[in-house]
Amino acid sequence: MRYLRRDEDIEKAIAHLAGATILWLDTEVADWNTPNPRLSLIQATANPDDRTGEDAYILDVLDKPRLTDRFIQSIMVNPEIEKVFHNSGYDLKFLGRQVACNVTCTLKLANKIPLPILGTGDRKLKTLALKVCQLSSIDTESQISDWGKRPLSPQQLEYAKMDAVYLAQVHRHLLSLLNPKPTTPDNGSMSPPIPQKHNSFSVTKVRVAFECPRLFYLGHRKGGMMMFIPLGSISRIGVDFHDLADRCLKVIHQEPPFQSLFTPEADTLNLEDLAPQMQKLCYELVFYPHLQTALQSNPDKVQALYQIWQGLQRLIRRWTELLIRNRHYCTAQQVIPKTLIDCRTDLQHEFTLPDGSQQRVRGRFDGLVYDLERDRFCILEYKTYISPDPSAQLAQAALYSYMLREELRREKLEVPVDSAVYSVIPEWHELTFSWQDLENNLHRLIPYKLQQMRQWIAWEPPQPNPPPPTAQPNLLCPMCPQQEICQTYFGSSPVVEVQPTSPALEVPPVVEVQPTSPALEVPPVVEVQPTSPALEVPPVVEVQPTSPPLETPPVVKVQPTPPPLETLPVVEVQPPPDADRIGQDLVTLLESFKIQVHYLGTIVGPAFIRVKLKPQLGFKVSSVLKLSDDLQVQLGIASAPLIAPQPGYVSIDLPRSDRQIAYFNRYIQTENTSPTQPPQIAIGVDLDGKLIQANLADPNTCHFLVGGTTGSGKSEFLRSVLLSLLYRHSPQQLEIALVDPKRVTFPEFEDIPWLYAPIVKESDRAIALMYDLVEEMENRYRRFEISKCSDLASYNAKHSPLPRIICIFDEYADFMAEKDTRTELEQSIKRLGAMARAAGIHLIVATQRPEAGIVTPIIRSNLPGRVALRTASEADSKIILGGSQTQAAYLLGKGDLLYQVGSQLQRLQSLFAPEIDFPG
Ligand SMILES: Nc1ncnc2c1ncn2[C@@H]1O[C@H](COP(=O)(O)OP(=O)(O)OP(=O)(O)O)[C@@H](O)[C@H]1O
Repeated sequence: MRYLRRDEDIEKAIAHLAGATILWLDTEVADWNTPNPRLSLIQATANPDDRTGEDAYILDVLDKPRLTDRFIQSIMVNPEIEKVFHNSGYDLKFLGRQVACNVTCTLKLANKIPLPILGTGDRKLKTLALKVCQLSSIDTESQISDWGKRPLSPQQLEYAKMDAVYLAQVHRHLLSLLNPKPTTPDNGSMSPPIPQKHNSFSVTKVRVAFECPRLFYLGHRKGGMMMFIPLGSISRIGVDFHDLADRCLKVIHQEPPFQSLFTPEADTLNLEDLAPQMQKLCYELVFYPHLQTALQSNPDKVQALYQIWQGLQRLIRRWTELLIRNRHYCTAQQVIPKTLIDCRTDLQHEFTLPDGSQQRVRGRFDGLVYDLERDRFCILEYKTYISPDPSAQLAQAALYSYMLREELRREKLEVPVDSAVYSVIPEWHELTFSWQDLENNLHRLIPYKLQQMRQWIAWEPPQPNPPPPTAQPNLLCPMCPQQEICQTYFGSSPVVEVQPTSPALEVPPVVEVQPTSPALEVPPVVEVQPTSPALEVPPVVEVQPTSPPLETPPVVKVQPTPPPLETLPVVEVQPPPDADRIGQDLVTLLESFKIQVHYLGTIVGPAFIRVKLKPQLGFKVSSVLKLSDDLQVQLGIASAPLIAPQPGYVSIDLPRSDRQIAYFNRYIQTENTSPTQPPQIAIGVDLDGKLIQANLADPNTCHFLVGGTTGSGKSEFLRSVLLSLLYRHSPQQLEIALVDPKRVTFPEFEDIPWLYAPIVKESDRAIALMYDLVEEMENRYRRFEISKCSDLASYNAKHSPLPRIICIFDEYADFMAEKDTRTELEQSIKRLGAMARAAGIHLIVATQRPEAGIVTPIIRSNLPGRVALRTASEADSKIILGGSQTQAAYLLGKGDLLYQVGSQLQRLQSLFAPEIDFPG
C-alpha cells in the first residue's frame, strides 16, 4: 500500500494512475454528517488481481483542494480511463460531478442481478465483498471513524486500502455474472477479462452524430438542443404529437368501442369505413378534451393543433390498416393487443466496438406493431417534420430494431424486427426498412460509428482533429439550433471542408423510400370548418349529429375550480348516548383533585370524546394539564388522555369505548379531476365529521413527513392517502412512485397503471429512484424555461399536461443507517424538497422511528407538511411536530393523528380502507 501525504508524491501518483485504462476508486470524507464535509482520502487501485491491497494508493488530500483538482483534471474528466466506484453518487460530489465521465457504478451493475443470484440480502459493497467474493476481515467500525484527524490509525488505513480492493473484486465478479464467459482450459482458474465500459449514448445522440458530429459534440459536452428543425416547422409540435399519439394508443386498448369495431368478420372490414370511426373515437376521447384545454390557455396554438390532428388522423388510419390485416389471423378481442403493442419500454444494449471495448446505447422507441401475417415486429418512429437527413433516421430506427431483436433473443424469441419511420406532418410519408436490409448493412456499421463518437467527445480545443462538420452544411447549418455556438467554438466558417470519415462508416444508401400506397392517403373525412373569427383554422371535425362532442365547436370551457373545503363530505359521527354523563363525571373527578371547572359540553369524534372545560377563576390551566397520568389511572383508560389549552377552554380527549371507523368509501368517491386542479390528499376526519384534506400545490403542504410507531396506523394512513389520489386523478394526470421496504404496505398496488416505476423495495433502488426524480425535476425545469412557464400549472395550461408525480416513501429510516445511502437520500430529499413543488413532484416520507438521527434537520426543513400518528415517546413527537409538541405520544393509535396546519394541531381520524377497491 502506498499511503501518500506529501504534495509531490501525490502529484507523481496521480500522473502514474492517469496512465491506467481502469481504476477502482473510493473516498473517505471527514465531517460527513455536517454541512461542511471535507474530502480526506482518495483510494485507488489499478490492479484487480491484488487481493491484499499491496498495489493500492491512498492519497491524503485532506484540505488540499489543489491536489483534488489535479486528480479531477487528470483522471476524472479523461474519457479514456474508466472510473469504477461502488455508488458514485457521494464520491462524485468531491470528484467533479459535473465534469466526470466514463464512470461505472458497481451498485448499478449489482442492481441488474436478482438478490437470490447474488446470494446476499442487500447490495452494499461490504456485503458483496464478504459473501460474494468470500473476502474476510471487513472492519465496518472504521467507516464511521473520524477521517479528519491526523495521524490516521493503522486500522483506518487498512480499512481505506481494502475498500478499493473489495471494489475491484466485486466489480470483476459482477461482470462475470452479467456476461458469463466460458473459461478456457488454458486460463485455468483465471477470471474472465474485464471489458472496458463507457457512459451510455442515447439512440438520439447516435442519430445526431450521423447528422452532424459537431452538434453531437456540443450537445453531449455542453448540453442544449440537439435537433434540426426544418425552417417553418411549428415549434413543440413534436412533443404534443407524441404525447397525444400515446394517449390515443391507450384509449384504443382500454375503451371497448374500439374492440367492437373489429367484431365483424375480417373480410367485411373496410378501411374506408373503419378509419373514420377510429378517428372519431380518438377525437372524442383524447383530442377534443386536449383541444379545449390547449385553446383555453393559448388560442394561438390553433395552427399547431390543426396540424397535430391531421397527423394523428394519418397515424390512426395506418394503425387501422394494420389492425384490419391482422384481424384475419385472430379474434376481435385479440386484435388490438396483438397488433398495437402497448409498451414503450426503454431498450439498452452493449455493443462491442472494433477496439474490443463495450459501449452501451439506450433509447425508447415511439411505437411497436406486430404483423401476424408475416410474423414480425416493426419498430415505429414518428416524425412531425420531413427529415433533413433520412439516412440518420434510418440509423436511429435500425438501432432500435437491433436492440429490440437482441432483447427478444435474450428471452429466447427469434423474431425479426423491421423498422419504419412514419412522417406524419406535413403529409404522410413512410420509410420502411426490412430486417434483412438492416442486418446486412447498417447494424455492422454501428460499432464503428460508436467508436468514432467516443473519439469525438474526447476532443478538447486546441487539440488537432476536432469532430468534423456535417456532410450537408448547406442543408443542415441553417436549421441548426446551436449554429452560433458552433461557429464560435469550432471557427467561423460553417462550410468547412468535410473531413472524410472512413468509407466503412458511411451510412449505406439503402434507404428504401416506399411510395405512399393509395390506402395511406389522408382520408377526406375530416374537414376543417371555420368557427369563430378568432380561430383562424379551427381544428373542428365535421359535424356529425350522433356524436355530442363533435357537435359542439371547441368552445373554451372554464375548468371547474377545486371544491372548497366546506363542500367536502361531512359524515355524521354516531355519538355515544352517554357523552354528557362522561363529561359530568370528569368534572367530579377533577373536583376530587381540588380543581374547579365549568363544564362547557362535549364534541364527539369517531375515536374520542372531547370534553370542554373552563377552569374557574383562580385555577391554573397548568394544574389541569399535569393531571394527565392521574386521569388515566382513575378512568382506567389505556393511555393518558390528551389535554390541551384551546381558545376559551381546556380540552380533555377521552377515548370512546365504541370507537367508530372512518371508512374511506364513505368520504371519497371516484371523481374526474381536471389536470389543472391541484391535487388534494385525504388526511383525516375532524370532530365535526368533516374530511380534512391537504393541497399538494400549497407550499406549506407540498411535501409531507409522517411519523408513527408500530400499530399507530401509519401504513393504513399512507394507503388511504394513496387511494385518495387514485380516486381523483387518472394515470395520465398522476404518476405514483412507491417505496416499500417492509413489503407489506402497498402489496395490492403492484400492478396499478399509475406507477411511475415498479414498487421499490431495496435501498439501492430507492436511491436510484430519488435520483430519477431529481433528474425528472430538472428536465421539467428545462421544459418550463423553454416554454417560459414558471410552474407545472402554467405549463400544463399551455401544453399537453405533464403528470404530477407523487412519491410515497415508507420507512425511510431503513436507508439512513449507511453513510453513503444516508447522504444521498438526504441530498435528494433536500433538492426535491426545495424545488420539486413547482415541477409537480411531491414527497410523502414516513418513518416508524422519528428519532433525531433519522429525521435530520435537512429532512425536517425540507418537508413542510407534518402528520404525527402515535409516537413511541414524547421526544419522537417533538421531532415530527417540532417545538415542545409532545402530544403525539398520547394518541390512541389506529389512525388517530395530529395534523399540523400552521401553528395549529388538528386531531383527526385517518380514513380506513380495509378492502382496496380501485376506482372504476
Ligand atoms: N384509520 C384506521 N381506522 C381504523 N383502524 C385502523 C386505522 N388505521 C389502522 N387501523 C388498524 O390498526 C392496525 C395497524 O395499522 P397499520 O398496519 O397501519 O399500523 P402501522 O403503524 O403501519 O404499524 P406496523 O408497522 O406494525 O404495521 C390495522 O391492521 C388496522 O386494524
